[in-house]
Amino acid sequence: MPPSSEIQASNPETIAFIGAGNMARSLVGGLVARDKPAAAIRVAEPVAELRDAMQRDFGVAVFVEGADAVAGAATWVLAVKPQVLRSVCAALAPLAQASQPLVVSVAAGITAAQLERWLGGDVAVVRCMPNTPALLGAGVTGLYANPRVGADGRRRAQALLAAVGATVWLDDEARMDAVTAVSGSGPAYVFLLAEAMQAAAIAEGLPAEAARTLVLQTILGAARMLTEDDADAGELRRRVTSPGGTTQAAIEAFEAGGLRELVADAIAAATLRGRQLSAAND
Ligand SMILES: NC(=O)C1=CN([C@@H]2O[C@H](COP(=O)(O)OP(=O)(O)OC[C@H]3O[C@@H](n4cnc5c(N)ncnc54)[C@H](O)[C@@H]3O)[C@@H](O)[C@H]2O)C=CC1
Ligand SMILES: O=C(O)[C@@H]1CCC=N1
Repeated sequence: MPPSSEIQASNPETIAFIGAGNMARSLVGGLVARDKPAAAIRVAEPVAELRDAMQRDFGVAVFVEGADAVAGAATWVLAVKPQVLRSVCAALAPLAQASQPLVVSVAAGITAAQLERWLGGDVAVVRCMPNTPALLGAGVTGLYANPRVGADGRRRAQALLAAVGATVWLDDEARMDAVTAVSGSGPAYVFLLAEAMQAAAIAEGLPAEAARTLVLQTILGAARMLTEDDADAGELRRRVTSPGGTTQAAIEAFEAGGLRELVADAIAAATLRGRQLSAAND
């Protein structure tokens, strides 16, 4: 890989990722699978195994230091934990001031104003919240642009996240914590449901492998119906539920157990946690 000193002006096509964890892998994997040239992706990661995996799996250039990864990149994707973001930004602030990149953050909770301040002020920031199905091109991302992001910055952020799934732009940044709680964390709720259904299937006497196939294919089929049928979720549920039948018995057990309230409480807790992450890491 070329030393950063050989790389001159920022290339609008080049994207630097800071962090090579779960989310960065999902985004980089999704981009490469959708024909983004690996040569246009540069990744910084302190953990050698993760760095090597990025290089091996996707063919992208990898670096230990963020400053080396961002050299020549017009778009920087901050994909580290909220807890380390402030120090990551502090290290990159002089380069951000010098090269005026578009900064795209995927960190939960951390606001565009915090990022701008940590990067030295006057920086174009798109705060976004993708989710891990991005790896399959089946993600969904909520995005918010600060006032410094122009039409070209929006287009670049849109192109980056649209390569890995659907996008939803928000005008009100305050709603980003709700996006995080619904779709950022959301895949984990479905995985929890899958775990619970598989355990229940095994408890009813089904072999583990059969339980797995039955549950996973049911979730896949239901998700396809939700997205491909014009009927809403309630109507699809009613179509499965024969009066006095098996589904009704199960739905009554869910309702009696307070499933709707539980889901609302869980999403409220995640939304609150997003706000807390902003304050705790300032
Ligand atoms: N995991 C998910 O489903 C989602 C995560 N996010 C957000 O993405 C961000 C990253 O989350 P994950 O990928 O799950 O975490 P992760 O822990 O898997 O990845 C973070 C990576 O950053 C690396 N890192 C730490 N300090 C660094 C530095 N100075 N320079 C470069 N890399 C550094 C770590 O070694 C680690 O590999 C978080 O802010 C999270 O809020 C957003 C949407 C979904
Ligand atoms: O759990 C988290 O904090 C991150 C943000 C959304 C998904 N994972």
